Formats: sequence, structure tokens, C-alpha cells
Amino acid sequence: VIRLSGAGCGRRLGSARLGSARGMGGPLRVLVDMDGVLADFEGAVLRGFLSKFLLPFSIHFFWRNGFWFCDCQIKFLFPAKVASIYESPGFFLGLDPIPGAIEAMQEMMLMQDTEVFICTSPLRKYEHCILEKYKWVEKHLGPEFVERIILTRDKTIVSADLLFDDKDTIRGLKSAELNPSWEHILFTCCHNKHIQLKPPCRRLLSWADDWRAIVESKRRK
Ligand SMILES: Cc1cn([C@H]2C[C@H](OP(=O)(O)O)[C@@H](CO)O2)c(=O)[nH]c1=O
Ligand SMILES: [Mg+2]
Repeated sequence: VIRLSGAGCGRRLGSARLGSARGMGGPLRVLVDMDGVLADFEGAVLRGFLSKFLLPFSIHFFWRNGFWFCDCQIKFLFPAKVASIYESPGFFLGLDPIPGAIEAMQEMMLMQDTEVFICTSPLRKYEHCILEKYKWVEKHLGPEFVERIILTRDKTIVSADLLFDDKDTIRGLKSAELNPSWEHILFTCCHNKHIQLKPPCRRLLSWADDWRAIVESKRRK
């Protein structure tokens, strides 16, 4: 294993491993984040906030006149109210799939020499989150994907070649791996689209973007 150090994408470059993330052999391993990549967390927060906390007419007025509140603003302005939305029963199960996500996962699952896992973190207040994430996967992707869920608060310790995740900085716990084995591909979401990535960090604009080229780029030369 040749360890490269270097910053980027909010994490240090992982080790440049010969072959795939597991040494010379084995299929290419792809981790796909759930919220913000497969399931539309941000859209549900925004809709939930608007329906639950009727915006005063004035904000509606601004709303109608183009002064949009995006989820980042409402999260900043009303954190407790926003938390009450995503901590409520049914929130995670009710999330809409991100456009193209289901089709992409089904295709990735069938790719030669490739294995895909859903790598997702639970909320600290996990009562509803965990079961509903599993139910969501079964509902939208089927039982074979439920077998492929990796639930962790620390994604840095999971060994893989690629991680598609909407978080700009993937932090682990105290024992976090400073050089995760995977390359983090930033999946574009409303909260990260303004971020200028430093090369060689890469971004996937949506599932309509060329995710297949990114996967193929990791195959052993
Ligand atoms: C609080 C919060 C959580 N989440 C998601 C991220 C994690 O899921 P995932 O790892 O699938 O992206 C989960 C726990 O933090 O909730 C958001 O996407 N936005 C938020 O504002
Ligand atoms: Mg996410």
C-alpha cells in the first residue's frame, strides 16, 4: 500500500492502493450515501417546514417574490423547528427518491466486478430513523439492497474504492481513519453546490451525470 497524504474534498487523500480497495483482488467496492444521494432529505425538510410552520404572510410575500428560503437558511434560522421535522415519525420513510437514484443503483448492482453498499449514518435521535431507513430501502430498492446497508456514524473506517456522499467533509469519530481507503465523490445537493472543489476532488452533479465513468476510472489499470 502506498500511502499518499494530502488534503482535498474535506478529507486527506486516501492511500493509493494497488488494485482495488482490498489489495490486488476482489471486485470494485462502491459506497453510496443515502440522505441527499438516494433520498431527498432536504426537499422533505423544506416541505415539512412550510406546511408545519405556516410562514407569516410577509415571508410568503417574499417567497412569492423570489426571495427564496432554502433549507440551509431555514436550518440556520429555525434549527429546533427543523429538527422537529426530521425527528418525527414517518419522515425518513416518506422521503422521495432522488431522481435517477433507483435506476442507477439497480444498474450498479448488475455491473461486472463491482459491489455496491448503501453507507448511511443514523441521527443521534435514532428512534424512528434506523427502522425507517431500512424500510425505505426495502420499499424503493428491494430486499437485496437491505442486505447491503452499512449503518455507521463513522464512514471513514469502511473500506471501499468510492464513496458517493453529499456531505462536503466526511468526519469520523475520534478513532477516525485520517486516510480513508475510498475516494469521496461529492454528490451535488443544494447545500454544497456553492463549494469550489480543489482538484483532484470530483463532483457528481446528479445521477444523470456520468457516474459510470467515475466507477470505471477506479478499476485496476
Ligand atoms: C441533520 C441532518 C441530517 N442529515 C442526514 C445525514 C445522515 O444520513 P446519510 O449519512 O445517509 O447522509 C443522517 C444522520 O445525520 O441524516 C442530512 O442529510 N441533513 C441534515 O441537516
Ligand atoms: Mg448524505
